Amino acid sequence: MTSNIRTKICGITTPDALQAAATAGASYVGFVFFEKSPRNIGLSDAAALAVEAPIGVAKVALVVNPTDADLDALTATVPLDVIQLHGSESPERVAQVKTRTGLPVMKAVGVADVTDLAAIDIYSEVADQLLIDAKPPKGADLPGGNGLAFDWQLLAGRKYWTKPWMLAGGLSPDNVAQAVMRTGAKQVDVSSGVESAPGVKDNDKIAAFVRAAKG
Ligand SMILES: O=C(O)c1ccccc1NCC(=O)[C@H](O)[C@H](O)COP(=O)(O)O
Repeated sequence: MTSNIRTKICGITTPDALQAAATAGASYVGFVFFEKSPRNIGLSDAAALAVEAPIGVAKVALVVNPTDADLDALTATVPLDVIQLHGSESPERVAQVKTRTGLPVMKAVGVADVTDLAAIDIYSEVADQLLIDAKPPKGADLPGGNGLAFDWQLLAGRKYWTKPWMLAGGLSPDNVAQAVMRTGAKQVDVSSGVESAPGVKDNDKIAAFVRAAKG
């Protein structure tokens, strides 16, 4: 029997990986718009992929501290379902992005220790969803997608969530079932854990991840 855990495969750059994610049963696919990322994708390539995504697979645009002009270009070009903010956007900026794009916003909250958990309550007031991810190491090039996990015990005792949330950070086919059990997550996100090299998605790992998350 499978559970209804929803999965997001982030950093999709090819039709092949998009197909693999959809066939495996992923609920979301993520496109990364961040130049330094090995998963960066241009607007027109993302638009071409997004129109191929089956109904029922939500298309998420991951952006980092976007300007209004960035958002306007993005939403004018790519058919999207969700904006994921993965930078240092303030709660006020999250609200502005929602209004400007007319799309639901998922705000990433980086967690390294207990002091980071206060941000969950703050962003729950304005975001439609939260992505609880590992905080990047100091000086890292990427604010996410680093294959690092945080201490899941930090979430284990949390009973009340006022918004839907997704667990991310260092997940893989080997540890996702354990992560779901320990945190109670109903949604999980992965990027480097389903790659054969930075930015190169592996179809077998995508299938194994979705299977393990639901299993
Ligand atoms: O994945 C990237 O390259 C990236 C670049 C800039 C900001 C965020 C990025 N990824 C964020 C994600 O949504 C990842 O899926 C999440 O951080 C988990 O990544 P991983 O630990 O590699 O599974």
